[in-house]
Amino acid sequence: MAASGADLTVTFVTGNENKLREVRSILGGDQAATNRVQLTSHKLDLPELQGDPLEIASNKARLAAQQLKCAVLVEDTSLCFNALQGLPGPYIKWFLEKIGHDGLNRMLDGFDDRSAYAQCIFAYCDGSTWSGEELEARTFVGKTSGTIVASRGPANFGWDPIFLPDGFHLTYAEMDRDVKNSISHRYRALSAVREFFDQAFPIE
Ligand SMILES: O=c1nc[nH]c2c1ncn2[C@H]1C[C@H](O)[C@@H](COP(=O)(O)OP(=O)(O)OP(=O)(O)O)O1
Ligand SMILES: [Mg+2]
Repeated sequence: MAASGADLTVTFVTGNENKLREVRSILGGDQAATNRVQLTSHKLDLPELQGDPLEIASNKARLAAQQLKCAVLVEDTSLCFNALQGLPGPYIKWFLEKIGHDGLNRMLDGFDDRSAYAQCIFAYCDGSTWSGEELEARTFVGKTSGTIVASRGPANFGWDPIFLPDGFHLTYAEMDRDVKNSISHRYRALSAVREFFDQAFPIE
């Protein structure tokens, strides 16, 4: 483990500025108060192997840890349509780029069920002493259920305008950032990350 000194620096590796902003805001300034982890960030668009979302996130973490040779946190986000047995899932980025919000809505037009869930999987991997062996990655899952609707609100972050979380009248894009950050898939996964950090790297 890299936690020999007073603090442990964990590098959040992502190519997505919006994710970084939300992670910083959710973990907030009081993160140091519950554990010794100091979060820093590194911008890198990692290759993502196809497969099960847990495997995609774990592999992303292993790759980042090997490349940067430090303790890393990565995350992979899926948007899963229940009518399509969870697809587009981890491939949502490419669907969004090619067919946009309207196209994603039209994919569900032949179905009665427009329900969906957003899933965020963080993966932690320590590459600080890596010398070629297979690295272990720990994963943390967060899910928020909702419905796919016609685009509403500012198109600042991905599919936020078409995701209406259950129990709300506003899409992720329409609601205050603080509200999204208190119910989101990312918030839920980060709660589990924080619990792990509290246990593994407690304040002495
Ligand atoms: O809360 C969110 N609200 C709306 N859209 C979101 C959210 N979170 C991720 N997204 C988008 C970004 C990307 O189009 C896809 C996930 O793909 P994903 O590979 O996880 O993200 P990415 O490639 O942008 O960044 P990274 O460098 O961390 O892999 O869904
Ligand atoms: Mg990605």
